[in-house]
Amino acid sequence: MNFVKMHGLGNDFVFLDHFSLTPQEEADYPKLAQKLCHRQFGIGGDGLIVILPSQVADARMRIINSDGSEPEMCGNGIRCFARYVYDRGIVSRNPMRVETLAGVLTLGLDIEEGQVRGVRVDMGEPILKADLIPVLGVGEPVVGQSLEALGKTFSYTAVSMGNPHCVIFVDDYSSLDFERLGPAIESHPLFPRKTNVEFIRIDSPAEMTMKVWERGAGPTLACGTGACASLVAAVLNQKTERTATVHLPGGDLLIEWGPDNHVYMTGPAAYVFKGEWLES
Ligand SMILES: N[C@@H](CCC[C@H](N)C(=O)O)C(=O)O
Repeated sequence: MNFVKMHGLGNDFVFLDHFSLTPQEEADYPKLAQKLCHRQFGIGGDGLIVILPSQVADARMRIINSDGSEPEMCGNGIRCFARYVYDRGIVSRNPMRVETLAGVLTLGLDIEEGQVRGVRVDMGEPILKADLIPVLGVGEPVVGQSLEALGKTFSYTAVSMGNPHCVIFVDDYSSLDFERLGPAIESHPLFPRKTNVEFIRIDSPAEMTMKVWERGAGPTLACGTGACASLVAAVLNQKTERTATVHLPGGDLLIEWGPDNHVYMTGPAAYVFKGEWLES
């Protein structure tokens, strides 16, 4: 089975074309994702991304987290997806439309001398209705609510970008027990479908720093949907302007919450290597 490994700011993915899969492998994406994404026994990745044809858009993306769960969307993954399908001539339209479990999204490729330099994604409207996020918190939007974890109380804001996010603002990271808080909040009873967790430090009205614990993947170097959710949460908490640079461990994303209520994410998409998976 041939694969390509790509990353968006160090958030890394194994890419497979569904044509290269046997019907049995297609039927068991969760098992395949767990095997391929394993850091020691596999290729290594935060997720598996499968390229499929679409009836309603130019192509369809499925993303499976490294633990085998299937999320609705992946911001870094969809930028890599756009570069992959464009470079291989699977989709030649620019902008292109990609079907995901969170709906059809439009992506614009920044091409210079035939090379994809970056991708701007229309991530759609943020979802702020509690039952759609879903979150059992009070109020709508769920802004600055209290959450108990590991014996401490945190103020959180819940936003969905197709997938759920719990955004917590911190003054600094030195006293943050990230490795224990991440999994505790990911599986918190307030979030019936679990959640991604973002710890955000505001640096200025146009800049923030983010540390992320992803649902189904743990700590990652970047999360595109998380950066979008965090910008929306920062605006709702009157902490930043509607356009900001989000500094992640793997690099920067530019996030804009436009007057049309759509969130736009701009960032890179990089190749790592290609290979053949040998069944042992
Ligand atoms: N890394 C992604 C998000 C991937 C899905 C997430 N782990 C979830 O389960 O919702 C991104 O860049 O958005």
